[in-house]
Amino acid sequence: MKPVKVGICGLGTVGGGTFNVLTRNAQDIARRAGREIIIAQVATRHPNPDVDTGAVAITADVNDVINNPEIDVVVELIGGYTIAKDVVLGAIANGKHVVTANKALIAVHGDEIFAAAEAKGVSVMYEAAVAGGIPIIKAIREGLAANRINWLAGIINGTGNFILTEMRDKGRDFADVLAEAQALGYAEADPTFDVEGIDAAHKLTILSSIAYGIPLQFARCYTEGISKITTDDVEYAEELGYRIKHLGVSRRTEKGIDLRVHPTMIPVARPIATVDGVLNAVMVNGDAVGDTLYVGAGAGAGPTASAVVADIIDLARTFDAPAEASVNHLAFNDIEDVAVLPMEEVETAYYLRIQAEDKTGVLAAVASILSERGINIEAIIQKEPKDGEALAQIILLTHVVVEKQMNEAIAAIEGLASTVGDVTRIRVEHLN
Ligand SMILES: NC(=O)c1ccc[n+]([C@@H]2O[C@H](COP(=O)([O-])OP(=O)(O)OC[C@H]3O[C@@H](n4cnc5c(N)ncnc54)[C@H](O)[C@@H]3O)[C@@H](O)[C@H]2O)c1
Ligand SMILES: N[C@@H](CCO)C(=O)O
Ligand code: NA
Repeated sequence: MKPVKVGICGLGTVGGGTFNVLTRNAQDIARRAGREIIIAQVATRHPNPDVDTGAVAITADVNDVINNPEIDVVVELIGGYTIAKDVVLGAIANGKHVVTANKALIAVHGDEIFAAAEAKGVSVMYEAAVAGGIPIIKAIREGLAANRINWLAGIINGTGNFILTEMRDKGRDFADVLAEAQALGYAEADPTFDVEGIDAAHKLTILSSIAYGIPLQFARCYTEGISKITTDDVEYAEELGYRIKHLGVSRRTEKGIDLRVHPTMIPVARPIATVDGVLNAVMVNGDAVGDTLYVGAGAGAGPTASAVVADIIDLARTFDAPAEASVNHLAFNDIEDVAVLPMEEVETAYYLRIQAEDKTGVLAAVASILSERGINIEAIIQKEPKDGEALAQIILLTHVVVEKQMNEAIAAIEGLASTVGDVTRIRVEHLN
């Protein structure tokens, strides 16, 4: 059978990994795809010392790849919204299939890209864009296709999980661990995308579209980062039987779809709570299947390449199929425009940490603010001031409440004369 010819744009962490996996496993890949997959050309701005490109043609100009008549599949591994978007749309316009790892591009410009692909009868594949090496897109769109998905929740940023794990286990400094994640090739070009939850929000946007058949709505995803988590909160969470993870949560409710990324306390007894380091994990609950959990490396050259190459193989397998057989990009034929819930209407439980003067009466005042708003307390710990500190800490766990009510309660607590500074709030999810 005629080989499939691939052009790779970007030869960094993921591009280099993709080149190496395609080369190293060429024989098995050909057996699986039913035909050879050949790298015809690579476009890159920088050479990659981990890759021996041998006789493969290298160019600095992506247009050489997009316009190369020999190339069937363009693999976009540059990143960002500018050149990457031109590469993807240019390849589609030239009738080429596209494989990308670029979640930012899909989450923000997916509608335009998929419409262009459908008009041309080509496919755009993006398994590597969400949770790296975990085949989560395939799992939801194919393996769970029978289900009405009720909710999903995931640790979907490897850099952030690596930082939280190293801080908790080794007491390491935030900036120091972030620098290591960058050196290991895990972080985004702009690492604030990782630590502020933007990258996770891109991925959650994509997962939610596939799970519920709703439009890509990145702009409506609530996003909160991990940079304000303190070692005190990590310690108190553990004392209460919880672990703090940076979680993307999406839930189908009667009022709309809940779509949010924030630090989250999860009971340590939940398997997802023990997923550490650069590993990612996604829990998906379907009405027929119940809970399912997917775990694997969420970033890095090999794991991400594993997903990129799987997409190329999928394309190669159906290469002679008619154009109408191109993938249904968001997994549903009818996209239903279900509203995304504003954060104020989301219902969740909370951990609160309140700093207070070490006087009697504070606890009673806090408790009455909560009870006046119908907020039930599940657990409470009072910590006397540590050596050299003047303030005591009150740590509370609440039952589930509407966020708006909690906002009001927090404002009232902060307004008490005996409390000091901002109240720390971490949302709590029991994932059941
Ligand atoms: N690193 C990971 O673990 C990981 C995992 C999943 C998805 N991703 C996504 O994969 C994409 C690539 O990430 P990366 O970590 O490999 O980035 P990287 O910075 O390591 O590599 C980018 C590559 O693009 C090349 N490049 C930049 N501008 C170019 C241009 N104008 N023309 C040709 N080449 C150009 C660079 O020379 C480099 O080889 C991004 O969308 C990222 O979000 C990365
Ligand atoms: N920067 C991303 C890469 C994988 O998408 C992460 O750390 O998860
Ligand atoms: Na994946």
